[in-house]
Amino acid sequence: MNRRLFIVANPASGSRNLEKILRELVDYCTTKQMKYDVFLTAQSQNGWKTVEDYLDKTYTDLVVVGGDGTINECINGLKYDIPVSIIPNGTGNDFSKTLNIGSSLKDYMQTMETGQIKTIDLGVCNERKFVNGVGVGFDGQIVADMLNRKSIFKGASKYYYYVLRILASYSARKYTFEVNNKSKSKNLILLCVANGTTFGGSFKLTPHADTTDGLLDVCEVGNISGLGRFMNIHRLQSGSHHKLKKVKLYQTQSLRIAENPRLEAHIDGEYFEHPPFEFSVLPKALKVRVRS
Ligand SMILES: Nc1ncnc2c1ncn2[C@@H]1O[C@H](COP(=O)(O)OP(=O)(O)OP(=O)(O)O)[C@@H](O)[C@H]1O
Repeated sequence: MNRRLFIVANPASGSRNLEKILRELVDYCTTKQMKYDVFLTAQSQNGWKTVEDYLDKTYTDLVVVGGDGTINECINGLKYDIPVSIIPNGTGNDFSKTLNIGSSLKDYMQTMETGQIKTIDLGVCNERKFVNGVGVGFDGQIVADMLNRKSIFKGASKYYYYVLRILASYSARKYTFEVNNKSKSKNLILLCVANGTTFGGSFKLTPHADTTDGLLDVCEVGNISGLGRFMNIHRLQSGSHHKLKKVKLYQTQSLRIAENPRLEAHIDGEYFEHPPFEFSVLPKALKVRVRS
């Protein structure tokens, strides 16, 4: 079958040279006799509209060059059941850590061309789909702060700067929620609902998440002291934080968080305002190309 790729690239994501990546990508497509069209995103929500308005039945593949936010926008605009290939070029690239797509541009392009198709679940929060996850509380606050405050740092160090800024001082907040037919009310630092394993570039908040199990993984972090947070942050990076008494990991098909304007949130790393949030899962809803 003749391939025709719909390539969406975000010039604002990540720090690598997009022009160079696109040059290599179009050379690769030409050599492999795959047709392509390249669309550059222009601003917020533009990836979503671009895919929704211009991707028609003549395309066989969607290729996203960017970070998790760009992937999120593109899959929300996708109306056809075609495979998606990821060329990670974001800051954290968390979702691609869950997929087996290789670790270099050459690997990603080979996966795009010859990779097998894997069908994965998608999460849904208030009718917006997500590939990796939604963070409510501490990590939502980080994304909100990154939007609203200036920093001299760039890329990953910018994210860590904002984490360290409020790590000790962020106060636990009240979460009223319903999960697995139980109503709960708890003081937490964060609650993360995930399809993927990793957040913020290297924090394995939901280390056991599996994108094909038809379930969402939840991580609750209770009120750990400021010092305790510094002493245990390495556990989030190794995914061993479940050993802490104040941390709970579990799975669910749905979850509802009641209104609370004091809780900030992100969806796939993009700012997502405050609860109320209603979560569900769409099993086997997206085709992605992974290494054969
Ligand atoms: N031309 C553009 N100028 C400014 N912002 C853009 C442009 N195109 C897209 N955006 C915005 O970029 C954001 C998505 O960035 P993305 O998440 O892909 O990169 P990142 O934040 O560097 O990576 P990651 O989420 O993996 O850490 C979205 O908010 C989107 O609306």
